[in-house]
Amino acid sequence: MTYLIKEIFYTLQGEGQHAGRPAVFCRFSRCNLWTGREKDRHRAVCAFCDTDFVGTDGPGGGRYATAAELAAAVEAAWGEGAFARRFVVCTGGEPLLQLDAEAVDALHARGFEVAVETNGSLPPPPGIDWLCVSPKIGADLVVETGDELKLVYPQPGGDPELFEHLDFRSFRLQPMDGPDLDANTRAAIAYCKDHPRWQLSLQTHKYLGIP
Ligand SMILES: C[S@@+](CC[C@H](N)C(=O)[O-])C[C@H]1O[C@@H](n2cnc3c(N)ncnc32)[C@H](O)[C@@H]1O
Ligand SMILES: Nc1nc2[nH]cc(C(=O)O)c2c(=O)[nH]1
Ligand code: SF4
Ligand SMILES: [Mg+2]
Repeated sequence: MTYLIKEIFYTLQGEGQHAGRPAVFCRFSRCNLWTGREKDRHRAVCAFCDTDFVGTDGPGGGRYATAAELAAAVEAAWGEGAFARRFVVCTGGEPLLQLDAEAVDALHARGFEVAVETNGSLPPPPGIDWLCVSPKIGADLVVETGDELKLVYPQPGGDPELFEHLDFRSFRLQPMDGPDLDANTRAAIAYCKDHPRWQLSLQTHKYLGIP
């Protein structure tokens, strides 16, 4: 299996329950809900994406021929520090187009806990330690169980109540970034206060000015 990777970088997880935790981000190229090209955004299933996942030209990006080579690149990004608490977040793009059990095993073999950020429209491989699902209205949701359900809010047709029956340990609303971020943040705060099983997820890396 060859893996197309946009970029690999070391930072803090900015979002969700693990916000603040040091992590290597492994951003897979390509998504099944948008080409990633601006000219196609208006007709994409997911049209609010905040991420460039096209190609393999970022730092640490490239075409990795084996799971072992990919895991070695993730380890190199973590650096020489302590072995304990190694943490990798597989994101994209849509990582589940490419992430397979072999890659998860290779990351485990190098001591990493493996987290995944997915749109939930594709089945995950076994072995993932932390599965964060962020459903997109208009896409099939096939992943109905996981650790964190992180709904970008608001989405037309995406009332949070639609997701409350699913099997997740934590339910989060993440304000949609874009021209209406301030209003969306206010609305998410109000919704959480009225529906306390939902917690706010902020994209703290954007406030901190880190990747
Ligand atoms: C870029 S996506 C990549 C992973 C996967 N394709 C997904 O959608 O979950 C990473 C996270 O950013 C969220 N996200 C994308 N665009 C956003 C935006 N404009 N505002 C807030 N969150 C956004 C996604 O919902 C997801 O939780
Ligand atoms: N710091 C940081 N945290 C993140 N959490 C999820 C991200 C993503 O793009 O998937 C992301 C990201 O791009 N940067
Ligand atoms: S599903 Fe994820 S990567 Fe794909 S366009 Fe939407 S937010 Fe971006
Ligand atoms: Mg991001």
